[in-house]
Amino acid sequence: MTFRDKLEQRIAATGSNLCVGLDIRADNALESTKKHILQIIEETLPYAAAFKPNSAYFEALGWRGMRLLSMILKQIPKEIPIVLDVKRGDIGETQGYYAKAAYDELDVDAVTLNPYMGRDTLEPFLKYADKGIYLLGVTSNKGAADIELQKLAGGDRQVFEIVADMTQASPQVGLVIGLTNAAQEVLSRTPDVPLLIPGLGAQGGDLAALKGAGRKAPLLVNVSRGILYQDDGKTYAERAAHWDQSIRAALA
Ligand SMILES: O=c1ccn([C@@H]2O[C@H](COP(=O)(O)O)[C@@H](O)[C@H]2O)c(=O)[nH]1
Repeated sequence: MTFRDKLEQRIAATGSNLCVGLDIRADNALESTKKHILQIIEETLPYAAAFKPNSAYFEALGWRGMRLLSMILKQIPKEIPIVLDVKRGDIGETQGYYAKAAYDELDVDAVTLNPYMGRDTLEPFLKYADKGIYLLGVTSNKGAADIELQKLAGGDRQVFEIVADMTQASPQVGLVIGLTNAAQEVLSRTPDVPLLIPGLGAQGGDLAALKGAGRKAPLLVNVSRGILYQDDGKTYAERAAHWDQSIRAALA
């Protein structure tokens, strides 16, 4: 089954478009960290269309962190897609090894990639035809304005639209569009492209940006700190339910 089929099936089964970000801020107490992440997964999985661990939080713990990542990924039920946020971008030879790490070793369903070095850098990942890719399109940070949203010389096209064109390589290729920068026009220019939308919760993105953005392709809205780290006395399940409901209301 392709990534896109798996994601569409999960969204249809749950009615949820929430992607639960597994960005754990851990010390070296890896046994308690493992229990903590497994609790988050168990509590939030009824609301999760997908899970998205960001590799940085595990790499920061050294080889034990990578082992931890591998162990927790195995505990996620097979019907829930896993997007590994790694934002890789290098020459093809090296990308082949990044692809092997993500798809053969960690067995994730999709990854995020940095498209800045061009189309050939996607090829090693595209060889895994059933797996998914999200290219950085318009990211959620202020610096999106520095390059991604710049106008191309002699026209109205913006730099991220070159990246959007690269998604034509396969239906498994989507875009990262930050909610904080997700203007209606950006969304309406990419109706057939799967989107991964970070920026809700801690980054203050407004779900109103998704209103009326008619989409044919699956959409995921990620929340990490807004579920894992909130001083509100609520459980992970309650926070995930809240974001799930908010996203449904915005997309209705
Ligand atoms: O444009 C982007 C691309 C990726 N991210 C990642 O998403 C999560 C967001 O975490 P929050 O705690 O919900 O802010 C994190 O892993 C980022 O590295 C992004 O925020 N923006």
